[in-house]
Amino acid sequence: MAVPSGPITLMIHSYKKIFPAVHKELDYWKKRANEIPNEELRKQALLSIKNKRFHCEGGSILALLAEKNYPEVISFIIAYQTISDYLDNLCDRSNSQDPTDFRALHESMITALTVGKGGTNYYRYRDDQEDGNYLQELVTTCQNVLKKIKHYPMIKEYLIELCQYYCDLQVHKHVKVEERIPRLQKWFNESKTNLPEMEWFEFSACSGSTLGIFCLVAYATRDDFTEKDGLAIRNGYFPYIQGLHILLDYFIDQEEDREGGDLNFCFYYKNHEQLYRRFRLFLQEADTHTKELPDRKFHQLINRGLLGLYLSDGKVDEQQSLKELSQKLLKLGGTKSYFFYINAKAYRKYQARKTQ
Ligand SMILES: CC(C)=CCC/C(C)=C/CC/C(C)=C/CC/C(C)=C/CC/C(C)=C/CC/C(C)=C/CC/C(C)=C/COP(=O)(O)OP(=O)(O)O
Repeated sequence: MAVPSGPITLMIHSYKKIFPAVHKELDYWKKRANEIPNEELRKQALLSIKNKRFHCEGGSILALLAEKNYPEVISFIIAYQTISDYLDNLCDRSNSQDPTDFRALHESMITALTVGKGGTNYYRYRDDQEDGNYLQELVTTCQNVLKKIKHYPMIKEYLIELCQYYCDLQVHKHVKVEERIPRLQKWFNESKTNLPEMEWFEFSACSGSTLGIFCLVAYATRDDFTEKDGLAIRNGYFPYIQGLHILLDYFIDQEEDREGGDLNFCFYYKNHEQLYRRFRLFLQEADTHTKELPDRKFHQLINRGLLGLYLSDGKVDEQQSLKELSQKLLKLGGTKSYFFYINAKAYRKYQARKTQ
């Protein structure tokens, strides 16, 4: 099976091969979540699977890069994304807003990427603890896939680096409201020597995506993978593809976050014009940075797919002030983004009917 280079093949593979495998894995994790003894942990685990299903579906499209090895990569992606979504819920709903607790919970993500590293009590700084081994089983599932991957040693360093950015973000953005921005700015100032010109809130967005990790894992299963590819993938996905991804995630959440008093990285652009120019630059740079990557066309489809997928979310239609800008952003991705936009709308409608 070759890596798709056009939107139609990518859609066919996604619907026929990827999504059925994703749904099977999610059914398993839902069953495990239902067995969690602690009521609050069970509730958050089930809610994350129910509400963030598209994270797993979308992320698993990158498993196509593994060619024939896509099933094991899907197991990894679902387990890793499920950890990330579950912990995000636990941090969002935490009363303590304690950075030490958030750090301890996120040790599970570093452990999931470190073959041979033993587990610990990730819940040690909170009252709710009894999860019936749910989180550790997710961690072990990731490790078991990585253990069998031929070129894991070549990607390990990049996996940990990207995961560390993600964990730091999750700690800083969930602490007490008044500490969030100073912490995020300090973290950015400490990290910016290795970054292209950007603002603190853009760096935060670049850190919040799991796509670089999924891409590295998928490629590392292939016999033709090299050291050079590893570096090209790291630099290709971080910062720009990941930044484009999470800026879009925040773009569509603006009203919800304003109402909830939540942090949103799109609030810090001076106006719509500046936001538009920066999104355009992120897309251009995301495309430029696919130059060194194998299967360049596939990665450019991902960039266009992200625009189509996020901007087709019903939340956009509910925000009158964003509609015009959203159509302008969609245009940046051309006909391919529009194709994904229509498809994602149809898919959501179909899913909603099925669950009625
Ligand atoms: C996927 C789908 C339904 C597709 C239907 C149509 C289709 C097949 C289109 C194909 C087009 C294409 C190639 C699309 C790209 C898909 C892709 C790569 C999607 C990415 C999915 C993904 C991995 C999402 C995870 C995002 C993530 C890591 C979020 C957490 C980060 C973060 C900091 C979030 C903000 O926090 P919060 O506000 O609490 O989070 P929520 O907004 O999610 O609640």
